[in-house]
Amino acid sequence: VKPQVMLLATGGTIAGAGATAANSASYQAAKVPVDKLIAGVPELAGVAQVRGEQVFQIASESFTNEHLLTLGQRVAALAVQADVQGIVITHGTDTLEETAYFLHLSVHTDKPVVLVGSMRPGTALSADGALNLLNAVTVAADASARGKGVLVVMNDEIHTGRDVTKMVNIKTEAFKSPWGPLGMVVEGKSHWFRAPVKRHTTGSEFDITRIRTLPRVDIAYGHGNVGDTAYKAFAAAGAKAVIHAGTGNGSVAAGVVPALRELRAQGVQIVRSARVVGGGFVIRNAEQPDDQYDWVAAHDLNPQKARILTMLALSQGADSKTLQRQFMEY
Ligand SMILES: NC(=O)CC[C@H](N)C(=O)O
Repeated sequence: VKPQVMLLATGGTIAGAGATAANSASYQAAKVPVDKLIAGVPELAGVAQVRGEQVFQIASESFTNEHLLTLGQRVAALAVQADVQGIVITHGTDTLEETAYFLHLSVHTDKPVVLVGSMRPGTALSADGALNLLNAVTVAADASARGKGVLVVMNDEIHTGRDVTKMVNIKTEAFKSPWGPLGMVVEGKSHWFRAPVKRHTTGSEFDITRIRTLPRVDIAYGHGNVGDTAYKAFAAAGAKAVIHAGTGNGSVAAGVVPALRELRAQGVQIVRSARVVGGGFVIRNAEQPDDQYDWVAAHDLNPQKARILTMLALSQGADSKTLQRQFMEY
């Protein structure tokens, strides 16, 4: 008998539809229901017994913290079921990396959890969703994927949900990991080359089944001629932390430093990340005296992933020391 894989559908381009086959970029996301997605790829039956569930039908730029919590709790509930060997989540690609990292940090399971999307709607010429879906189910049904955390399968590559980021839009080779993919999936077989070393899933101190709400954490973007307006406004709106999407090494403009010190004194956590797309790397006390200012360095996590980790950390009352430790461990 084939392994049983649950397919949780949330929308995105993989469920998108355009007016003509030439519409590879102009189309509506989140149109096709999960049963049709499954029926559209009969080859799935050769890999697994796939059951579908429509969790949401949205474009992923509209994902909220509520969506993360709802999806996470559903994944955790399914993961303890004996009749589920793996879980696939179809998702819009825009914030797929955020959801993947959130689940990677907070769902305590060894079972494969695989996120997948597409860059072209199923109605387009050379649509990529069908093969991406088959590949994702292949990995989710594969015992060799167990214990590797939450995975993202796109464009024949298997990535860890921690590292992967959407680096390119329009192209089908949209997702890259700064430290490289974990493996490839080709013609129904997974090929592994590395495994994640950071804490995740069963080794994580975060547990989705215990989290009821997530605190507000915002991201402010560094650039030439930047001011401190956004940082202050986020804090005034209730942000418990502000992620600084800093230039270069997470550097902070001289004119912004006083506001960030003031916000920290008021209790807002300040996390220095980097806006560089090829893989930022922020080192504590390089560029800015983090020890003196009590700021946190995001290490290699991009701003949007830094937001996810910070929300989970603050949901269980982390102080700045704990938060910094978590940035090094996860
Ligand atoms: N390629 C995509 O999935 C992008 C579609 C849409 N913006 C989303 O993220 O859901």
